[in-house]
Amino acid sequence: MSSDAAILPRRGLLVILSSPSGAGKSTLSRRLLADDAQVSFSVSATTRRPRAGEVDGREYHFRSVEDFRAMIDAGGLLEWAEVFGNYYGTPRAPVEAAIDAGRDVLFDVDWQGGQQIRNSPLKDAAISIFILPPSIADLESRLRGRGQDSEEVIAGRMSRSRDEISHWAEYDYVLVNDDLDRCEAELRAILRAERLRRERQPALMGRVQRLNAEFERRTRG
Ligand SMILES: Nc1nc2c(ncn2[C@@H]2O[C@H](COP(=O)(O)OP(=O)(O)O)[C@@H](O)[C@H]2O)c(=O)[nH]1
Ligand SMILES: Nc1ncnc2c1ncn2[C@@H]1O[C@H](COP(=O)(O)OP(=O)(O)O)[C@@H](O)[C@H]1O
Repeated sequence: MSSDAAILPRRGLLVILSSPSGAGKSTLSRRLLADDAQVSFSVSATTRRPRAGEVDGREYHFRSVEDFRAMIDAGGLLEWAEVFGNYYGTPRAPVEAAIDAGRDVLFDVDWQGGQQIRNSPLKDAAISIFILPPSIADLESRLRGRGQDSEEVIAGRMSRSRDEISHWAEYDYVLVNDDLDRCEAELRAILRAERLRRERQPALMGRVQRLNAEFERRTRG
């Protein structure tokens, strides 16, 4: 890290990932988080029940409806929505702390959450990525293959998928998750490029000033 970067940390990005259920958001997020130390995951609060293997505070903060409503009333959520008959929402404080410290934050949220983050005061730091499944048949077999949901729940998720996909054009980027490795590589490429945007490199101004000073010295000398 250059001395400029140490003095002027960049502000972190808000990386919004949405897709129909089963298209691969969680899998892609896990892969990215496993080895990109600049990214952290926004752990949402939800009123849905934990699935086998899910840990409170890791995948979600599992809360009662009363506790969730109290968070809304206290202004503690950056966004929230009702999905599949349960509430889901993003705790505000950890997101603000992370991006102020120059860390990117990954959000696994539905289209309603994506819209609210894009309309929030943090919108300038937000990029959004929509993940499409290769086919509806693949989507269904992935949901079944995950082995977490009853047939009734799978049918509910499938019927909501069409609605979720109808929002694809609101996103900055759209990826098709057919080959997982390729899709992961594309996701990393988006992040690398977005971090390099001029307005996201606060140290650039000082660097250009030094280049200009060098020109001056050469002209004089
Ligand atoms: N708006 C919003 N949606 C969320 C949040 N957390 C999760 N979701 C969305 O809620 C939906 C259901 O999530 P989940 O029950 O984990 O099912 P899965 O996506 O099939 O694993 C998905 O579309 C998630 O992206 C949140 O904090 N806010
Ligand atoms: N490219 C892919 N090819 C085949 N299976 C995949 C691919 N991406 C994800 N999966 C599998 O599909 C299932 C659903 O993925 P998941 O990440 O849980 O989706 P989401 O978080 O979008 O609901 C999981 O069992 C996962 O291992």
